[in-house]
Amino acid sequence: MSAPDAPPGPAATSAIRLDDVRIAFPIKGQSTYEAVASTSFAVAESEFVSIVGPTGCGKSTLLNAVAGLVKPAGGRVSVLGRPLVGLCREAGYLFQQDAVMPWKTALDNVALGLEVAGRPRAEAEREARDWLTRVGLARFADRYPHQLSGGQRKRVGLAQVLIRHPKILLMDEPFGPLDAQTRQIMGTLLLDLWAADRKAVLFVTHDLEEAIALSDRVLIMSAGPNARIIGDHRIDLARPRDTADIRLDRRFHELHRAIWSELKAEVVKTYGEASA
Ligand SMILES: Nc1ncnc2c1ncn2[C@@H]1O[C@H](COP(=O)(O)OP(=O)(O)OP(=O)(O)O)[C@@H](O)[C@H]1O
Repeated sequence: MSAPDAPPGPAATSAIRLDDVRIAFPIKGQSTYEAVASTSFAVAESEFVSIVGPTGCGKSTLLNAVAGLVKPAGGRVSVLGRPLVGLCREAGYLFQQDAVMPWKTALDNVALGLEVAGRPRAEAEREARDWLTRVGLARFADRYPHQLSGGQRKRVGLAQVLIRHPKILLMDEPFGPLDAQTRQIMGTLLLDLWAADRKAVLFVTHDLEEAIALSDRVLIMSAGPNARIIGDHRIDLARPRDTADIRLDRRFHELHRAIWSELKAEVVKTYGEASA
């Protein structure tokens, strides 16, 4: 494990970089809630980094700071070597909730991003069909979201994000609502698509196995308040990976044991506080 202190390398080589970022929320009738203490880390270009931590520790808050949705109380967020100002326009987001529009077909949902950006309808439709094929939904182009399964809607969501070729991907429990088997299938699909051009990914999950199966590095967050990164583990499993098969690998188990031994103490703290 490497020490989780200052981010490595100059800002220009990092896709995402946080320097001493602190995040606090005003609470009505109280002093502020210090959610995240001074935190520094970097995600290199082409790197897939996950953040794991106990529930409520601040994983989404950190991701939202990179997205520009939460303004840090201190420190600096940089994206592709430039300090972040306002919303992060270079990012594609995938959240737990579906972002599909219920009144549009799968094809129209995927084409929408290009149409809004001013691309002619015929061109947007052609690319959308191509992306639906890549996510395994070629035959479902004319279905509305309520006619799709949860996993299929997630595939539409992935196509919606990737068709715009964002420079970085920010994902917050994107496969959260799916059953375990579908999550693994979606994880493998994500890795296959990611391998084509390896964008930097910051992926938030409470599922340590998912984090190890997908990532190049797994960061561990401590329990809040004043949460911080307390572990930074390199995942030296070979790629390409099948996110189901990789779980049978001996090295996967070694990594799981090492990371869980650090994470467990934080999870126990959180449950201890909740039941106190
Ligand atoms: N807008 C807000 N105002 C006040 N407190 C907030 C706000 N957003 C988040 N928090 C608090 O900050 C802490 C971190 O929340 P966050 O959603 O980032 O946790 P998380 O690690 O993503 O949790 P989970 O795994 O359960 O989704 C929590 O204690 C939460 O109550």
